[in-house]
Amino acid sequence: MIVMKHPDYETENEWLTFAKQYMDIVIQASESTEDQFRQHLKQALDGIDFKDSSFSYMNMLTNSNLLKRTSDEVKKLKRFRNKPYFARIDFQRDETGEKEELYFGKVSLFDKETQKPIIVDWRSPIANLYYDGRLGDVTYEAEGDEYKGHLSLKRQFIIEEGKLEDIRDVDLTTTDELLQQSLSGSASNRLTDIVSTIQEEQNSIIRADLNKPIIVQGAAGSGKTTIALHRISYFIYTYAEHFLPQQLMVLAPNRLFIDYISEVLPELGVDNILQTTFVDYVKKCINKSVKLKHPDEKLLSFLNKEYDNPAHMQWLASFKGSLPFRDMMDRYLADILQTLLPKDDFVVAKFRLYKASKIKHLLCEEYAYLPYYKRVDKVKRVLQNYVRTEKKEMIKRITAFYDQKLEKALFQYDESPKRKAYVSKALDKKEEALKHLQSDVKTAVTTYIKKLPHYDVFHYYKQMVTNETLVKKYGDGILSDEQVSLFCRYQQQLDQEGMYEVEDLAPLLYLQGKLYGIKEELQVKNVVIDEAQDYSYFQLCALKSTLETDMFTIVGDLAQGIHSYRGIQDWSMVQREILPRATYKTLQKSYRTTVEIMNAANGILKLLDLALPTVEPVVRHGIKPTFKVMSEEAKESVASLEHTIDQFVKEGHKTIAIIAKTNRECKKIAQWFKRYSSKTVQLLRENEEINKEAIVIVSSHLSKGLEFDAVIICLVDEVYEGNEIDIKLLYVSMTRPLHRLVLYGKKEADVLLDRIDRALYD
Ligand SMILES: Nc1ncnc2c1ncn2[C@@H]1O[C@H](COP(=O)(O)OP(=O)(O)OP(=O)(O)O)[C@@H](O)[C@H]1O
Repeated sequence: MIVMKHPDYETENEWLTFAKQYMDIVIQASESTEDQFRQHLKQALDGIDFKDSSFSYMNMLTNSNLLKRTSDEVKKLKRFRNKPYFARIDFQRDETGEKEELYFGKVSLFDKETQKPIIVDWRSPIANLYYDGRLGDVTYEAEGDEYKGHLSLKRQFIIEEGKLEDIRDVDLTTTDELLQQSLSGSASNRLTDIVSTIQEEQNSIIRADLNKPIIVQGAAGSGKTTIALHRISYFIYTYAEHFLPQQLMVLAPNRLFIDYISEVLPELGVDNILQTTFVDYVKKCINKSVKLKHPDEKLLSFLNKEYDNPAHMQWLASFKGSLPFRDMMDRYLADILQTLLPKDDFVVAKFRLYKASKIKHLLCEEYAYLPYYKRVDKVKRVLQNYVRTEKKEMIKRITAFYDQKLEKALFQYDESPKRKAYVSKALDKKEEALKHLQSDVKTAVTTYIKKLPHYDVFHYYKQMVTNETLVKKYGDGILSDEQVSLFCRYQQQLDQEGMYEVEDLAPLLYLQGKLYGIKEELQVKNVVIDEAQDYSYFQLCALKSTLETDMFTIVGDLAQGIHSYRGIQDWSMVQREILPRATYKTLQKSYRTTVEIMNAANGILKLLDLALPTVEPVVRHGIKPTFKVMSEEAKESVASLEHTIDQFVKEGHKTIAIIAKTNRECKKIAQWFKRYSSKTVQLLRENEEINKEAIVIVSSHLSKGLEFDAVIICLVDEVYEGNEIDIKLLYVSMTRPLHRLVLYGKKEADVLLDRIDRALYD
């Protein structure tokens, strides 16, 4: 093996053995009783000795901490036992002059006796030296202090199945070979972690100020999804003592995507994080079933030209996602609050216990930090407590009143039947009043609160959006008369169908948050949003308002904004209007695709006049994208596609996808394969897992976020036109492959190749 030729092979191999054995001992210790542990330890220690290590039997025995590892830590040690670390640096601190050899991995491990690190976690502050530091004089920061020193070695390891397979020293001249090797590999059907090859620009995002929101505009394949997940891992590590993973949520575009990223977080030592979609999250918050049109229905209807008046549809979608619509909701909410203010004083058995004006003060001022109906609950509790404490006093006062009357009667009347009758009547009245008080005490609060209106979120939403008078009132200065009428007619139509669309979810969530609040377990404190370019301003705003936090990690690519009719056009607006504390960062390098594929994709993207920088591919060359003519005959087409696929397989590519423009064409291609081919294909739907063995057939909008070794963009009857959505969908499809791209159409113009430099494809 070539690795053995490395001058430090022996030492490195010994260190690896030592680290693995130390891990074994710690694992064993945690799993056994103390007695078993002593015995196992004796056996395990026979023959282990590293660099005259102070790893002595007695010391190990006395170190009871070893027995107290938490099960989570042990799980991690087991998981990474065969790949304990991936890099080493040699660092001499200016402060002490001491030279430290530090090994970085996904767990941390300390020599219990000397307290020296055996493995340092990649998320620790000093690991910055590995990711950012050049050889020579360097500094790093930890807990606000700066440490200086000299970095004399940066070394990468490839360790497979516990064996040292390669050692690479990174010096000033060599490029990052490990990165090159990792990029030239094959795409699995799941996203993987990249801890050993995180690049400087990516590291700066992972470790950017954790107390501030962050917005990342990153090119296709620049590692946005990957980086967002690594940032979560870094966050959990840094705030382990103050923050539970359950307080963090990842919002992904669909369930297919959640499945695609599912392995990264556990691999990065993070479990128990809520991973969901915006739609599912809002449904949980509202806690009632919502009949929702498919979130992609509008996009597909635009694509299929199903709308009589697409401009109207576009306006409706963008308006419903806009901040002016949020402003209308705010005006409406102010009026709803007025309806919740009681008109009458709170009275129990004729005792006026609380003035209406005082209750109004509670609802509008004192509890203003709470959702409306939580304020009402609070008032209810205040009144109940008040009634309880005032009950004795009220009894006292009623009793005193009647006793006084009785006393008077005793003096006023002599012992006549008249007096008897009067006394008996007064006694009855007293009893009645006390009875009445007892029953009133029980029901007064509920009766009083019940007089306030109590509707669910759907009622409130519908009440406004389907009523022209109200829309006109709240939309004053925002909407023209024509827009009011268009909007109301549209919402009335939806109401008649008993349906909502995805654009309704932001206002519904907003109302839910303002009116009722959400369950505690859904009240996460930190949110990571992937593919955020497809969100609307109102969606982000509703999340922020309902969760009462601005701690968002937002990653997206405006060039892939296929839902831009409702989505974000501009990150600066998000920063200005929604997340003013946010750090803004960009990622321009693409790590996924070859230079040749990226150049062609860039050519397509240039057709749109977006104010985005051109994507720079990390230098990795491959075959140029190729155009092939699609036959008129289904059988012939399948034969040609099969031929291309066979070629891909011959070249060593494992994951292959056919990306069609729409679901309709996907179905058609899948049927063709069923009829004319023996190859296994999978028509990928949103809720399915990707079958590794099959050729995946997926529509362009669903392919967003995914990646494959080789991709065939295939048009049967459809074409990509020069409009914004089509260009973006084609761009998304073209940026999915790692190594190979072939485009099929009746003619080059069908895939817009006639509009780019001829030298960019074959
Ligand atoms: N530093 C790195 N080292 C190795 N691989 C990397 C690195 N950065 C990114 N990659 C790889 O590049 C590919 C693209 O990453 P990812 O899917 O996170 O990008 P993205 O920006 O979310 O892409 P898109 O917007 O196109 O969905 C993945 O295979 C990822 O593993």
